Amino acid sequence: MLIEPEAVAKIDADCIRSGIPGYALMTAAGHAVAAAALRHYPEAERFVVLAGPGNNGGDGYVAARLLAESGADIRVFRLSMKPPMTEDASRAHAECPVEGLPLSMYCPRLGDVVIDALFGAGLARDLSPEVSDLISELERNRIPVLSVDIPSGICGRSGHIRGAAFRAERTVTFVALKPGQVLLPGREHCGEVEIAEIGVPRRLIEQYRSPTRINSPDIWLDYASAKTPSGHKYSHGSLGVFSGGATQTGACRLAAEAGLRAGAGLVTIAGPSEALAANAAHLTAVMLRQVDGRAELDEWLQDRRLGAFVLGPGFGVGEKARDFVLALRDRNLVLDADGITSFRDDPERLFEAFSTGAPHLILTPHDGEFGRLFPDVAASKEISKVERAQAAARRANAIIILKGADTVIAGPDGRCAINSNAPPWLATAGSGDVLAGICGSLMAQGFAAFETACAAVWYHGEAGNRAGKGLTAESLVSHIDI
Ligand SMILES: NC(=O)C1=CN([C@@H]2O[C@H](COP(=O)(O)OP(=O)(O)OC[C@H]3O[C@@H](n4cnc5c(N)ncnc54)[C@H](OP(=O)(O)O)[C@@H]3O)[C@@H](O)[C@H]2O)[C@@H](O)CC1
Ligand SMILES: Nc1ncnc2c1ncn2[C@@H]1O[C@H](COP(=O)(O)OP(=O)(O)O)[C@@H](O)[C@H]1O
Ligand SMILES: [K+]
Repeated sequence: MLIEPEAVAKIDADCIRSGIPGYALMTAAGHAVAAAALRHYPEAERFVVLAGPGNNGGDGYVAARLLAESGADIRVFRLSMKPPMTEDASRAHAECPVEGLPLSMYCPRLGDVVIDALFGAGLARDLSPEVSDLISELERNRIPVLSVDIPSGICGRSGHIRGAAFRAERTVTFVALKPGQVLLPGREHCGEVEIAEIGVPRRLIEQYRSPTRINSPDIWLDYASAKTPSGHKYSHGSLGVFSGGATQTGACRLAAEAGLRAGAGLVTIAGPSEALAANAAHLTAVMLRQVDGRAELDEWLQDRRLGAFVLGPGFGVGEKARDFVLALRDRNLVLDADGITSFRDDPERLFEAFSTGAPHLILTPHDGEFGRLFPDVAASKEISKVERAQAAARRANAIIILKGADTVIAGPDGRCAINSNAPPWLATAGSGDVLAGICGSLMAQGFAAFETACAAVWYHGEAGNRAGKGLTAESLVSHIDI
């Protein structure tokens, strides 16, 4: 579960209304930080708390007090020597027996462990040059950092860096993860994340859960047992994959093999006559059909058992792609690669074609392809990857799989999931074709479009993990297990 940074203050206010004082939460937060510091850094020569002006600093003062009471060598450096900005942080400061010195007086030395309590997830503007310089110095000296709630400098909503950001070895966060801890680059700055229970009632957390979720199987739970023992190959879904010309057939085969492996009962590659020989030489279970132009396509589409189509991998960019896509407007379609690029000059034509009915188009762009269909959304630097995918999904009435190391899946109804199980070695030629094939397969098996996209991205990541380092797109296919 995720919560948005704005929800934190609301949760605090609701806690106070139900008789749980804010200072009790702060004390529990400080306890969790001090305990993590002692548990993970028994070799620390001194702990150095960097305290900011708000409640994040307040947590830092509580942790400093507890570490002092445990006998550790502890220093406190303050961003501002003015009184803290909140009542709870003022109290934590007053109860801290360690005198706080100005941040400018801190000279990092070997053996230090820094506790970063400067800012929380709601950071609203860039860090000052003083803090940026200190971050660089800590990195130069390889001083380990334990961040309180989130590494200061990371925006909890977007995961963007505000000027500079601490690179923590560990982060102790409270209540639940924030999107900026799962999205990049925020995720990489958090290090190991521990979620500390600080006494906020579960019902309150549920009430403020974000519509954005971490991608996981509970999203497609209802579809988990789609196959019945009495089913036959057609009831297990029939998928159509379009092939490009004679010299570009590999990509469609990767998608088709992945579709079969992901459970479709039958998969057919439809391609031009010039590509039949190349495809036939490499296929066994996947079937082949000649589809040169629109007339043959229309004839093939008479087969209503074809539950979904994949168009794009190796297809070629141009009018033929646009024409085929428009012919598929009332069918379940995964549009990838060249299929997406074909609409770069007139994306509205695509959106218009799929504008009615339940979403049945899945678009699988990487950042470059995304910019071709949604140039204005891509150019908007302030909004998060989640917000970019959501805006695109609404405009296209499609499910957007915005790919990358932190793939985001969004639907036109605002539902959204951030994927986090993909290993870096998934970034290899043809891996996207495999993902498109899994998507098509699940849609053909009857999954709804949003659930299809979430499941496909997750199973793709799992296959990548099973295949291990050295994976190729072919070995990835053989590790799909749904
Ligand atoms: N339920 C929970 O999860 C609990 C959470 N808790 C803790 O509370 C933390 C959130 O506390 P918070 O809201 O006070 O935010 P925090 O970042 O400490 O201070 C923000 C203030 O700093 C200022 N400021 C902002 N940006 C700035 C900049 N670049 N440079 C300079 N100043 C800047 C800005 O003031 P401004 O100057 O804009 O008026 C703003 O008012 C959370 O991270 C967690 O640790 C626990 O205590 C218990 C329960
Ligand atoms: N650093 C990374 N870590 C994990 N997964 C990644 C990373 N970079 C890319 N991916 C994933 O690898 C796949 C690459 O797809 P794509 O960009 O279409 O490549 P191709 O066209 O070569 O198949 C996508 O599923 C993407 O999410
Ligand atoms: K922090």
